[in-house]
Amino acid sequence: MSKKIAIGGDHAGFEYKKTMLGKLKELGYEVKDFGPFTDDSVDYPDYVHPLCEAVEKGEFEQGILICGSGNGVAITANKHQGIRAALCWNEELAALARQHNDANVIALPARFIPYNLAENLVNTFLNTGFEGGRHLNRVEKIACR
Ligand SMILES: O=C(CO)[C@H](O)[C@H](O)[C@H](O)COP(=O)(O)O
Repeated sequence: MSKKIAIGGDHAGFEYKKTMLGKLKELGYEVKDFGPFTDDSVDYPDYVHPLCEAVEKGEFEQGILICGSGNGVAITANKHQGIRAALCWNEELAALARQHNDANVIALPARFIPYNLAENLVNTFLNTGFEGGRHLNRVEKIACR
């Protein structure tokens, strides 16, 4: 069964999201695009919240959020108790987000990294496992008391 992935963001990430969607489907992932569906200026929370709710429910294993700096989508996503969103701009960060933080959403800064790097970060993120052990103790303490 192919891994189910949710992808979304805002207008600043629209072009990267469009290209990445096609690539992920080519790779055999089951992908749902939470929008936006044009590059018209939008408010990223309108797209981040529905995606994160679906990931929290377990409808998707992981999420990809793309905006201009990555900050807006990451800040919004991390308002969700069941979401651990990591802003990544190099491959080591994308790997560590999975290995140490068990991140289930990657946030990408479309205006600060080239598309090919963004694609590589997603590939790393989707194909790196959580190390558990000492990291599990920490991750379990993240949820607000
Ligand atoms: O939240 C952000 C900034 O940290 C995102 O990068 C948005 O994409 C950005 O704010 C959009 O800016 P714009 O001038 O409205 O295109």
